[in-house]
Amino acid sequence: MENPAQDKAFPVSWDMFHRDSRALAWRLSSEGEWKAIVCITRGGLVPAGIVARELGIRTIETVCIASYHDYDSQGSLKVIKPIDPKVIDLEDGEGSGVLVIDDLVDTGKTLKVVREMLPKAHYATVYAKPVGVPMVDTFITEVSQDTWIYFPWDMGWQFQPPLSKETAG
Ligand SMILES: O=P(O)(O)OC[C@H]1O[C@H](OP(=O)(O)OP(=O)(O)O)[C@H](O)[C@@H]1O
Ligand SMILES: O=c1[nH]c(=O)c2nc[nH]c2[nH]1
Ligand SMILES: [Mg+2]
Repeated sequence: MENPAQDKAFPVSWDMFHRDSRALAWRLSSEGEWKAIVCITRGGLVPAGIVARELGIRTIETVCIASYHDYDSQGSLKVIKPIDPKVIDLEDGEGSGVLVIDDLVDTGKTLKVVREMLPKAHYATVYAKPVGVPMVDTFITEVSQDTWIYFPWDMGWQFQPPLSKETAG
């Protein structure tokens, strides 16, 4: 949910998201041999699909987390579905060789919860805000903390009034 303290807007189109997710895949391709992807639902589902396609990864797992919002700011986090032990146990039981993907890191609270499950995994997001940067290993674009990122799956077409007060039409 939009936060009133994040009054700048960073709208992202499908094309832009696809291009940025491919850029993330490109960067990750030289950072390791990935055995599996764990995507953080729901926002991580879309970039995880794009990265999996680019890198030829076919083992894709979810960790399902819901945040409860209080007055438009992030409240407590609840793990609705944990990571399958088969994925955790792929190598050392701590996530080596596993790529964890989300659409963005903001405060870093979501990644912190998942890092406790897979401390040695590699954490990647498409976008990052400064407070969350220490929690992520690879990201593509940084936006300021007072910016709200608008993802294409949350948006729809709408009439835009002109900048001048003149009535359009
Ligand atoms: O760094 P943080 O402050 O934890 O915020 C980042 C998280 O917030 C959003 O998910 P959200 O909980 O809104 O759920 P969704 O992915 O289901 O939309 C986003 O997709 C990240 O997962
Ligand atoms: O769509 C979103 N945009 C954001 O900037 C954000 N920050 C936390 N959660 C978010 N969700
Ligand atoms: Mg999310």
